Parts: sequence; structure tokens; C-alpha cells
Amino acid sequence: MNQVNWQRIVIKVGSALISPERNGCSSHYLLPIASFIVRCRQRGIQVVLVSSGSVAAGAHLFNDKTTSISVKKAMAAAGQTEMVATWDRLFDFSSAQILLTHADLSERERFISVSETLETLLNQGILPIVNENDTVTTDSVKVGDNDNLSAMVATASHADALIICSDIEGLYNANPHENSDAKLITEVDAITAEIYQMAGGATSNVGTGGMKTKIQAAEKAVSHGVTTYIVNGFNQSSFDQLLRGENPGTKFLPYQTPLHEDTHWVRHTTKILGEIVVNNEFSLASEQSVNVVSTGDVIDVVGDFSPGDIVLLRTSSGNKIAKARTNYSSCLLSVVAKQNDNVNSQPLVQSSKSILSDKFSAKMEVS
Ligand SMILES: Nc1ncnc2c1ncn2[C@@H]1O[C@H](COP(=O)(O)OP(=O)(O)O)[C@@H](O)[C@H]1O
Ligand SMILES: N[C@@H](CCC(=O)OP(=O)(O)O)C(=O)O
Repeated sequence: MNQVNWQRIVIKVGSALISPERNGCSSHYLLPIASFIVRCRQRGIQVVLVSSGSVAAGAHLFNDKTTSISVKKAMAAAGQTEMVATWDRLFDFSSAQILLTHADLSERERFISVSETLETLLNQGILPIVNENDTVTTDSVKVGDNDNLSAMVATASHADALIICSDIEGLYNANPHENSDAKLITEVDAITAEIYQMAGGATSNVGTGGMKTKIQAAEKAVSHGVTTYIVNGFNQSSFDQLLRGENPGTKFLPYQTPLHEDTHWVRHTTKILGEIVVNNEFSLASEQSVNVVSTGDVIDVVGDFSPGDIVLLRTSSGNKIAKARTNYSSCLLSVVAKQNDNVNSQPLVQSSKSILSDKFSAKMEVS
């Protein structure tokens, strides 16, 4: 019986569980997770696996143990094969490898394509195994950690739950490796600045991002209606508890009313490719509805972007207002900004054309 009422879940497995010694893959900690995946599937729950560990798994093949980017990328390329093969051996059903970069998710058409492929694989009973395509990433196209990636995958696959399996019970009010009296937070109903303050970086030599990226992932997921857990993947009991509908770690409650699909994607999945700077007096008329930025408000432009790209709308004093899709290129808006500057407060370009945005997420359309 499915006591947890999930239909589709994403399980994220951290490097420490796959390659604890950075000496190839070990199935030691993967067996209980594989068994959990099998038991979920037997209950009719579809599963997507987001697996880290390619860098850690490939590390033993290289004499150069430095953390140079090019060596890490080579480790990832070599370790990825071993990591997927190790998982695949644990199942008597087929798995499929999906390697993604942020660019694949940040462009709407590609995001939908990824989403459709996940759907097709799941409906065919194949287990998707997702990782970041570390070998081809650069700073401008990488997600950078698999916690955030797993939340994006949970969104793209319309999952009900995201289970982040780590090397620790869950979120503590301070990093327990540095504070012996740290207390486990079992339930989080709102991800506030206080929650972020509790979360530190990774302290192991295999993990990336630590608790901070897990909180970011939880924020992305819960605002899409995805219940999120951080659990200790070393403990078999975590998985037994999950299947009994219990909470073995930290549970983040989903929004009662998730964000609109497109708003969520702009806010939580897209990458900012430039900035439109408006005057300090500018404010959004409404946090909920579509807002208007007139061309007369534009005082500066940062970066190179094209129509349709996602930009940050901010004031000249640095106040972040919204993430928005621009209908104009940086080139054209730079001209607009210069014209506004030349006539001081009397812009040559009136608000005959407008950019629309909605708070922090924003679609920008020409009205
Ligand atoms: N408040 C906190 N609660 C729990 N762990 C924390 C906290 N702050 C930082 N951490 C660190 O985050 C680590 C887990 O993240 P990470 O090493 O990236 O693991 P993974 O490989 O599973 O992603 C913990 O082992 C711990 O050192
Ligand atoms: N993509 C990288 C993992 C990056 C990452 O986020 O690692 P982790 O913090 O262990 O989940 C790899 O496969 O090595």
C-alpha cells in the first residue's frame, strides 16, 4: 500500500554515499537506496534519481589530485560511466542517463523537451538517472550543485516529493560538525532568512554546497508544491520511515497554492543574463499582477542580452526588484538609457512602449 500518497518522486543522492572514499564507486550505501527505489516502484510510485558522485568516483583515476577545473571535468567524465554502471547493476529494470546544464533548463523550449523526455521514460518504466553535465559546463551555464538541479528536475517532472539523501540527518540550527549542541529542525513551514542563516557550506571533501544549496533547493521545490525532505542516506531506517509516511529528517512543507508554472520557472530555473537599472523611485504597482516599466524609467543596462532573455530589474542603488523577460535587447535599451540621461528627467522616449514584469519572477511583454 502506498502510505505516502506519492505518485512521482525525485531522489537526490550526494557524493558521500556513492564514493565515500573518492576511490571509485561503492554499492555499500547505494543498496538501501536502490531497495527504496524498488519498493517505491512496487507501490506504483514513479522515481527519478538525481545522482552526484561522478567527480568523486573518477578521482582515483588521476594522479593530479588538485582541484583544477579541467582535471575535475575529466574526473566527472570518467566517473560518470562508473557511477551510472554501479546504479544500473543494482536494478533489474532499465535506467537512462540524462546529463544537463543550466542552459538546458533555462531556455523554455529545452526545459519542456527535458520535461517530455522524463515523462516518456517514466511512463515506460525506465529509471532516469540525472546529473549535471560537468564536463561541458562553464560558469555561465552551470547549475553548480545537484541540490538545486534536483529541485529543477522535480519541477520539470511534476513530482510530488523531493528526497535529498545526504550524509547528515537533516537541517540543524547550526552545522553539527562545528557545534556539538546543534539541534535538528524536523519541520519547516516557511523558508525564511533565519532558516538560511542556519545553513552552512559543505565540510566533507566530497560534497558541494552543504546545507545552503539544500535550502535553496527546498525553496524551489516547495513553491512548486513539492514536499521536500532532507534525510540521512547512510541509514536504512530513513527509507523505511519514509515508506511508512514518517519523517526521518527535515521536512519542508509545500506551498498550499504553488506559484504559477511560468512564474515559477522564471523565478527559480532561469538564469539572469543581464540587468536593467531603473531609477530609485521606481516601484512595482502590485506584487501579484503584471507591472509596467516604461522606457523612461530605464537609466542603465548591464551585460549583453537579447529579446526574450531573462534580466534582473534593479534600482541604481542596487535594490533588486524583479527577474523579468525582456522584449528588448541590451543594445536598444542602452540607447534608450542614454537618451533618458541626455534630457535629464524629460525622457525623449515616452512610455509608448512598455516592459511588463511581475514581482521577482515576471513575464515581460510589450504592451
Ligand atoms: N545547519 C546545518 N545542518 C546540517 N548540516 C550542515 C549545516 N550547515 C552546514 N552543514 C553541512 O552540510 C553537509 C551536507 O552537505 P554536503 O556535504 O554538500 O552533502 P551532499 O554531498 O549530500 O550534498 C553536512 O555534512 C554539514 O557539514
Ligand atoms: N555533479 C557533481 C556533483 C555536484 C554536487 O552537488 O555534489 P553533492 O553535493 O555531493 O550532491 C558530480 O557528479 O560529481
